[in-house]
Amino acid sequence: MNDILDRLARTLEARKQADPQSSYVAKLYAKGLDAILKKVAEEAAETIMAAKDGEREKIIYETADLWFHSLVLLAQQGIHPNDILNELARREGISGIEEKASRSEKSGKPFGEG
Ligand SMILES: N=c1c2ncn([C@@H]3O[C@H](COP(=O)(O)OP(=O)(O)OP(=O)(O)O)[C@@H](O)[C@H]3O)c2ncn1[C@@H]1O[C@H](COP(=O)(O)O)[C@@H](O)[C@H]1O
Repeated sequence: MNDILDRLARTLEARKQADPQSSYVAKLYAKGLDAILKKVAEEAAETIMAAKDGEREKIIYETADLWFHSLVLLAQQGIHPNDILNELARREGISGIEEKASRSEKSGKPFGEG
């Protein structure tokens, strides 16, 4: 599973030197950050619509588009997918409810009280 993410990350890195005429990814890089962000937002919306429709195959297809464009964003920002996997691994076993409670405890403290 990590192999495909790693191979794709290498391809996305290599596309930084590619010709936008022959590479979709190079074309996105050339258009810049806003164009990449627009694709991420579009694919997120399409994933939401697929889920609302309850169409399994469409959810898989649109989520693949969303993950792909998110990976392009990460590559453009110099972030490897392993950085995200490491963050997920760090969170493993920490309940979201616990984590949120500890966050609001921290932010609820007046300045200077740590
Ligand atoms: N996984 C993907 C991948 N998933 C989706 N897409 C492209 O992402 C685009 C999705 O956009 P839409 O569905 O919105 O279709 P569209 O209307 O044509 O898009 P726009 O022109 O509006 O942006 C399509 O052009 C898809 O072909 C991808 N393009 C490339 N990859 C991977 O990236 C590698 C490098 O690609 P190139 O840079 O093109 O060689 C490929 O070998 C693949 O491994």
